[in-house]
Amino acid sequence: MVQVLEFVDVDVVRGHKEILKKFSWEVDEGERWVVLGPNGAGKTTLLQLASTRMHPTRGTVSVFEEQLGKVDVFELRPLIGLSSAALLNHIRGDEKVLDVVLTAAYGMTGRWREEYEKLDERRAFQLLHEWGMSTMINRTFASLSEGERKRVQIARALMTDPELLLLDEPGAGLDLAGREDLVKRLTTLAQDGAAPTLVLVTHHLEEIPPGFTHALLIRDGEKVAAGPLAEVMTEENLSTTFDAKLRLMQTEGRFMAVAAQ
Ligand SMILES: Nc1ncnc2c1ncn2[C@@H]1O[C@H](COP(=O)(O)OP(=O)(O)OP(=O)(O)O)[C@@H](O)[C@H]1O
Repeated sequence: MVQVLEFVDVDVVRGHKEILKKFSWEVDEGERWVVLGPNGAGKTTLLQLASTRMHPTRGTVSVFEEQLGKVDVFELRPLIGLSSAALLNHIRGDEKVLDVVLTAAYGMTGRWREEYEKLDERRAFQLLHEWGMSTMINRTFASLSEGERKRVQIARALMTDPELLLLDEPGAGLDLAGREDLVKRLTTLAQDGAAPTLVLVTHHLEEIPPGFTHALLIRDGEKVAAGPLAEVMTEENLSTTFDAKLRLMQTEGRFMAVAAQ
C-alpha cells in the first residue's frame, strides 16, 4: 500500500508565528480523513504542504513517498486535486463552467487553447454531470450560486483523475440544503472504492460525510488527536480542540456538537 502523506516533526514558521509545531501525521491509500479545528489552527497550512504548494521550515513532508525538497513538485501535482477558497480567486468570473473544469487537465485557469482533446471534454462533461451541473456547462462561473461554484470546483479538482483529493472547507457559505446536498455527494464519493484518498477540512462536525474513516483534530498548530474516526471523535478530544466544553451527538451516521450546560 502506498503511503499518500507522511509529515514528520513538521514546523512551519512565518515571522514570529509558529503555524505548525512538531507536527507528525500519516495518511495511507484509500483513507478518508476529516481535519477539524478552530479558526487559525493551521488546517489550510496543512493542505498547502500536502498539495506541495509550501515546504516546511523544519521536518519532512513526503507526498506519495517523495520528500518535498528532493522531488520535482510539478510531477506530483497532477496526482493531487485541490479545492480551496484561494484557488477560487484564480478563476475568472466570465469563464464558462465547462472551461473551468476542462482547463484543469492542463494545470491552468483560463481557456488558452482552441483545441482540447475529445477525451478531456468527455471527462469534464461526465464530472459536471456527476456533480449535478450538466445543465449549466455554458453558464459563466460568476453567474453560479455559492453551492454550484463549490460543486464545479470539486469537479475541477477531480479532472486530472487525482490519487489524492484535498477539500478545504467545501461547505463554507452554503445554506442548509446546499450543505446537505454536498454531504450527500461526498458520502457517495467516500463510499466509492475507486475514488481517490480524501482529506476534507472543516470547522463543522455536521459536514463530516458518513463513510469517512479517519479524523485529525488540530489546535494552535498542534495535533490533539489523529486516527480512526470512532476513536478520535470523543467529547474530551473535541472540547480540547475547540477550547469549550462540548456535548457530542451522533445520529444517522452524522455528528453534531453543542455546548455542555
Ligand atoms: N504568512 C503568514 N505569516 C504569519 N502568520 C500566518 C501566515 N500564514 C498563516 N498565518 C497564521 O497561521 C495561523 C494558521 O493559519 P491557517 O490558515 O493554516 O489556519 P486555518 O486552521 O486554516 O484557519 P481558518 O479555519 O480560519 O481558515 C493563523 O493564525 C494565520 O494568521
